Amino acid sequence: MKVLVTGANGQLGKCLQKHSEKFPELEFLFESSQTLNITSVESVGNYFNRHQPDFCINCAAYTNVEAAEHQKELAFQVNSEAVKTLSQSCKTHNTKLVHISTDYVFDGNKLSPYIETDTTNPINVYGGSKLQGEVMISETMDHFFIFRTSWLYSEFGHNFFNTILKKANEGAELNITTEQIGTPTNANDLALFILNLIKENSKAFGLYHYSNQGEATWYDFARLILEEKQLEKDVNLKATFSYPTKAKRPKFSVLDKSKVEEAFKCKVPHWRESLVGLLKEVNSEEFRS
Ligand SMILES: NC(=O)C1=CN([C@@H]2O[C@H](COP(=O)(O)OP(=O)(O)OC[C@H]3O[C@@H](n4cnc5c(N)ncnc54)[C@H](OP(=O)(O)O)[C@@H]3O)[C@@H](O)[C@H]2O)C=CC1
Ligand SMILES: Cc1cn([C@H]2C[C@H](O)[C@@H](COP(=O)(O)OP(=O)(O)O[C@H]3O[C@@H](C)C(=O)[C@@H](O)[C@H]3O)O2)c(=O)[nH]c1=O
Repeated sequence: MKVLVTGANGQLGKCLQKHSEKFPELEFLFESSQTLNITSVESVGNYFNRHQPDFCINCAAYTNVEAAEHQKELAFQVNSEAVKTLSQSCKTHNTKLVHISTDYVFDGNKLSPYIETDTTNPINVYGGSKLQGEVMISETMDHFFIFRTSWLYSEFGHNFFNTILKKANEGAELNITTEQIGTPTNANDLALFILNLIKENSKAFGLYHYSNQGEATWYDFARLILEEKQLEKDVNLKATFSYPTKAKRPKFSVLDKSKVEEAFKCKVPHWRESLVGLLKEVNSEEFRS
């Protein structure tokens, strides 16, 4: 089976590249923003005509939540218009689409985990553009999987986990917000889950929530990183209720995973276990190098 990965040099794309070696039965086409710009209708059309992939995992996205507030057009171009283009090519070539969306499609006013049928109401531009991308897919095609995830982190790229480690190593004081409750999600878990569903050639199409289990504030997340790295005594970590930002963020965005666990007969890992596992892996890599 031929699997196209767009945005392959981003965080999730790199996790997919890392784990792809465990799936020798799949043939991968990893394309970065340089080799396949999904906003170019012509490039996407030509690419699909030439390669005819069986699956397309769309990891390409505009993900800068703060900058999206003043780059609305660009955010919608990448997260919505280009997703429509991809869906149309997928439909034409009978390619199954795996697309990633976000907890930021919700306004955060709920007090219990969000299920897939809960009303969406994005409160920032990024969330609005991602919701519009979901709509483009469901209006265009049937053979799609949309996974809404949250607070992705990994050893790759720019994310909260790497920011905390970097700031801690610089000995910076850390003021971290307790205003949001959500779930940090190890992008390696999501990557492995997606690769397994492709290997199984799953036909359980639809919209799902996939984040790690449990809930946390960004402060809880930072604290566990520092504790596990035994840096908590060296770094001045302070909880702050309000950390001023341009974009509004949902105060509560925990996702309910019942649907995904039932449909794919899988057990989603808890965020704490997954974080501890990744830190052990990263530490042993550091030790080897
Ligand atoms: N990060 C998170 O916390 C969360 C992410 N998500 C979703 O998960 C998905 C993966 O996110 P993540 O890997 O973290 O994001 P990244 O920002 O790490 O990666 C996105 C990638 O998309 C590429 N890209 C941007 N524009 C285009 C374009 N026009 N054509 C092709 N590629 C493009 C970027 O390339 P370049 O850098 O060269 O522009 C980058 O490599 C996204 O859909 C995101 O919305 C959902 C919830 C949480
Ligand atoms: C760097 C930093 C951030 N914060 C706050 C700001 C914000 O409320 C929260 C997280 O900040 P970040 O900028 O890392 O994360 P943010 O851009 O909000 O992350 C989001 O990205 C998109 C792509 C998603 O889809 C979401 O699921 C979510 O992961 O932590 C602090 O409190 N202290 C700090 O030192």
